Amino acid sequence: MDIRLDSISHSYGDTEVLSDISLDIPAGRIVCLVGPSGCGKSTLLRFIGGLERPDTGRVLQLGSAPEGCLNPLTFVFQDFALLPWRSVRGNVSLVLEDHGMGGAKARAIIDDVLARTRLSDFADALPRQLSGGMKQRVAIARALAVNPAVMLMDEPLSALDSQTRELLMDDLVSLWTRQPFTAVYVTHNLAEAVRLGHKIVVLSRRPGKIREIVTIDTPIQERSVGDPVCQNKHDLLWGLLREEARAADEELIDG
Ligand SMILES: Nc1ncnc2c1ncn2[C@@H]1O[C@H](COP(=O)(O)OP(=O)(O)OP(=O)(O)O)[C@@H](O)[C@H]1O
Repeated sequence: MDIRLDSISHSYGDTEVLSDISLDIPAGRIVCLVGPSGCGKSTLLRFIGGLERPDTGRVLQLGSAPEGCLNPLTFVFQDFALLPWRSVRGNVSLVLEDHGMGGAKARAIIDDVLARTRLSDFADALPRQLSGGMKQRVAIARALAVNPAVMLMDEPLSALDSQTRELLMDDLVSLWTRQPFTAVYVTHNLAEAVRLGHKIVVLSRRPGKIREIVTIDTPIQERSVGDPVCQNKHDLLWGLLREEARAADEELIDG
């Protein structure tokens, strides 16, 4: 299933947040949204996920969701949102129980997503026993369990330290390489965008407009830190963002 954003604009009261956003999110691709604080990235994600509706414009779902999809648009948040009293398996199982699924079918799905996120050995652990990186892997496993058409990832790595972030990026790359998924991935971190994004959408400061769409053709499994193509794209993105970020920062200071 592809997603198409068609001329989305939105204001909260007098504050214009997004202006005329049109964008295609093709199936099997990771589309990153970058832009200065407050430019409307999370708001756009909520519109895509159907949690809110924009004042004008539409979010179109083109084509059908994958077979076995229980929840076409599934969020992954930065704070993991795990139930502390449920084990890793129990947290993943929850989203299947919500759809009335149990027994052998649920067990097979849970075993599959725990294997894909390298959590099989930790199935019975409780969240408090896990590191931040592992907690986020559980959240990703839980999202994968519903076989979503699109994962909506809102700064999924930003609560993690930099080494853990690197490891999780490696995990996301191998997860995608083995079985491509579709994601809209909001981040402040250009290194993440360049490592994971097939398409990187640069938004201007508020009201967020699309300033540029940068595509990276190098397969994500072949990208590495210091790779000249990635470095050039990183520099290009920073060049586009620097002035926007400075202006957004000064706007906040001026109040
Ligand atoms: N429910 C709401 N009611 C009123 N204003 C809102 C609401 N949600 C967001 N805003 C405002 O809309 C603007 C965009 O917010 P949003 O969280 O989408 O930006 P963002 O780009 O994700 O920011 P950040 O990068 O800091 O997370 C901000 O000025 C925010 O204060």
